[in-house]
Amino acid sequence: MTNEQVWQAEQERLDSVAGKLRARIAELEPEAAGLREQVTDIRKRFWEEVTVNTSTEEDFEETFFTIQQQAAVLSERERSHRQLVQQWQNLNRLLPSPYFGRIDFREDGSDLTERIYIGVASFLEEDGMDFLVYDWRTPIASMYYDCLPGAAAYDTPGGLIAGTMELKRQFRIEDGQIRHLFDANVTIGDELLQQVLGKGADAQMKSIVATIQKEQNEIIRNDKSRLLVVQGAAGSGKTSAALQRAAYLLYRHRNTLRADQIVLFSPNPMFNSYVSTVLPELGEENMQQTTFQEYLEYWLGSSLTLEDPFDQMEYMLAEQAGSGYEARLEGMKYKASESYLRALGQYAKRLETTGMRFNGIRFRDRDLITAEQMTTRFYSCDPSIRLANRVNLLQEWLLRELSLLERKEREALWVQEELNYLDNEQYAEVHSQLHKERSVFDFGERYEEVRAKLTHERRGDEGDFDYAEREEELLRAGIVKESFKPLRRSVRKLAFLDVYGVYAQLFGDAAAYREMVGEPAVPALWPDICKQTREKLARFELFYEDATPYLYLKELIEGVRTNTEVRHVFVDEGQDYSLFQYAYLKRLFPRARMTVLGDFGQAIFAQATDLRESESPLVRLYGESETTLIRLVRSYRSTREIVEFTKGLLPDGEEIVPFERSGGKPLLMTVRNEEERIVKMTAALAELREEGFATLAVITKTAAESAEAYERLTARGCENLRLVTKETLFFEKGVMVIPAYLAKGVEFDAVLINDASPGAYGRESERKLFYTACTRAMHRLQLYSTGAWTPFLSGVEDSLYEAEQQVEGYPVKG
Ligand SMILES: Nc1ncnc2c1ncn2[C@@H]1O[C@H](COP(=O)(O)OP(=O)(O)OP(=O)(O)O)[C@@H](O)[C@H]1O
Repeated sequence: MTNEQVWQAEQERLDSVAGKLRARIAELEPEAAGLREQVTDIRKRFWEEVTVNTSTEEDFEETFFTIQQQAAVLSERERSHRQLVQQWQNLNRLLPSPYFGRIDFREDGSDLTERIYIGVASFLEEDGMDFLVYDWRTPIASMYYDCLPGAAAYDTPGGLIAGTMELKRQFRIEDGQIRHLFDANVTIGDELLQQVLGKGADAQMKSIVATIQKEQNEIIRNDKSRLLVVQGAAGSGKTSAALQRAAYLLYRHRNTLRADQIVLFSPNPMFNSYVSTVLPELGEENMQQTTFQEYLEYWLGSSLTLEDPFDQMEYMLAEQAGSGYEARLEGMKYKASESYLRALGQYAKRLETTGMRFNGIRFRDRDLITAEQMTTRFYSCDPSIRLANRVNLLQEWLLRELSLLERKEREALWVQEELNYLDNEQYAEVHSQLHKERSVFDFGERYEEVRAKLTHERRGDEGDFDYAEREEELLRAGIVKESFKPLRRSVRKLAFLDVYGVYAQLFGDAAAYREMVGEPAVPALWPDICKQTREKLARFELFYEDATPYLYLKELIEGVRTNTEVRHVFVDEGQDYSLFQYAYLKRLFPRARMTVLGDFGQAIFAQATDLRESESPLVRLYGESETTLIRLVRSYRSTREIVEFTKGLLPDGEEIVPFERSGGKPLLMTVRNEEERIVKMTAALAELREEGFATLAVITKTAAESAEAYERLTARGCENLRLVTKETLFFEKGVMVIPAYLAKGVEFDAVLINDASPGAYGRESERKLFYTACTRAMHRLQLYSTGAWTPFLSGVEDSLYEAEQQVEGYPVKG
């Protein structure tokens, strides 16, 4: 067949499928509407159908069963309606572009070649037997991503099916018309991928379903390991693969897995909004999305003020000259380490024999139960009882003690005084209580009378209901009960545990610390670390690096919190989490599989965890046999020129492979002063817009630098600027002025690095931040400096960039 004939035949098939789709949509519409009406109708008539009669036990039973029956009918109709609506939505999603791929596959031993068209949902012939379109997540469709024409095979629940792939075709279909058609033979999807990647950045991440690469497919379909770690270069599609994976899991386990049983931990709230449309686009409900900080705030935020990772980062970037900087850095590293994790475990063990601290219970300026009493009680327990169980026992004891004390308290003088100040409402309450008691009393009296008559037994002394005495008793009890309520509540909330003190006492003398945690050594600069931590705690504040260890220890004492509902946890930008955070997540979600995606080349936080090797602490946490490690080295986001440039910024960047897509070389712009920087940038932004780029970013190192650049650019008349801060919730098109650490995970058509001087990016610890900033660019990258350049550029060959020198005498490279 000539190319033209092929094209024509495919368009004919497409037209026929589109016709069937339209017919099915038309067919389903009234059905779906009909069911909806039925559901509304049943809801409305729900109580009409049920005669509520509870006079006898049988009537009651009958009523109960009718209600149950009606509810079952309703829920069945609702389920059918939901399914129908979903089917209808899937068909509508398919209509403009029913499929993006086709493979012709002949199974070994058969002479029939099956044509398999692949799209975002399945669509069957009327007979329900033949697939007109296969969902991309079906086992057979995996060959589209994994194999080239020739020998091919795919996995099914029943085993491997092998055969020959005779054709592999890709389509780009828009509004029911084939726009492009390629027969692939070498690399999967190169042409189509070229086209997709050449497009502009969006305010929302896109699904990559039509062009998933083989190594990404492995991530998406991995269903074996408890821990899946993906170490991938910037722009290698980690986030994309993660989202596709969620969609795959929801399809593969559709009868057992719900979207709310998958949780994604994102680097910041803006990223949440950036990725939130991918799953709905694929016809799935969104998973739960959160940030670790949100979680910490939830559990600790009411009693302590928490530093967030961005403030910690700002401190690291801006306070370098300040006293105590080195100690803080040492502290950050130590508090994220395996040693500290082990130390806290040991410490909790030791608390079983000594060292626990309690908050005494005070009432009206008196000690009701002292901390010493609690300590004595706590350590008089059987030594084999675990810490958290002991806490439970102590709590029960305290509640019992409070009951006793409460009873005694009724005779106290202050209660007598309060009696005189009661308001009408309190009296009314007591009276209604008394009436109730009175009727019980009267009923008892009557019962006794009847019993005496029937049994001819003499009844005992008649009772006497003393109203006044009972009234005072009740009033006193009520007063004391009310004032003891907060005490009970605080005991229930475990406020008698002085977790704060238990944590704070760690930061004292080095010898004491070693003894408490059973570790032979303390980290360098320990006295300064202690001083800083204690000063912070004294203000009821916690450093970011202390927050997770604190919560971890709190739970070792109070009892571990777990969520057994969640089945999959995804951690994006996984290199930025400490081992503590992983240990915590593992404990919190005991039934979940973990998917961790990260890039050690972008590890900008001090608590970073190396994900690269099998000896990574994260792998140790789960054990090697429970772990799969996948590396992605091909970078899709940026043009070849940008990737070649940025890989020179990392010491081990050689292994990053650019995808063959061309654009201009990165541009280094030397300017004379601030004024000139702003003039040049304003002009560059306008030019880039002229070129058709819609999503642009001026990336700075710190928040303060962003605010300043924003002010200056705005004053210069630059329009549509948006200053991004850690509070920003939505990603939008236009020009963003954004600190590098907030630009993690997102991308822009063009990036302008506001200041690439050694002053901004000079210390080794800033290398990865600089790399992260530069790798946000898809098509264009420009760097600005008033003079010398960051030393990180010394690893980049001169031929990989262009330099525009504005001033005589300024060197291009520093
Ligand atoms: N198979 C693919 N087909 C089409 N586009 C892809 C593919 N893989 C990745 N991309 C595109 O490459 C860009 C980078 O992808 P993504 O953000 O998922 O990478 P990442 O590894 O998470 O990056 P980073 O670590 O820098 O945040 C996105 O625009 C994404 O759509």
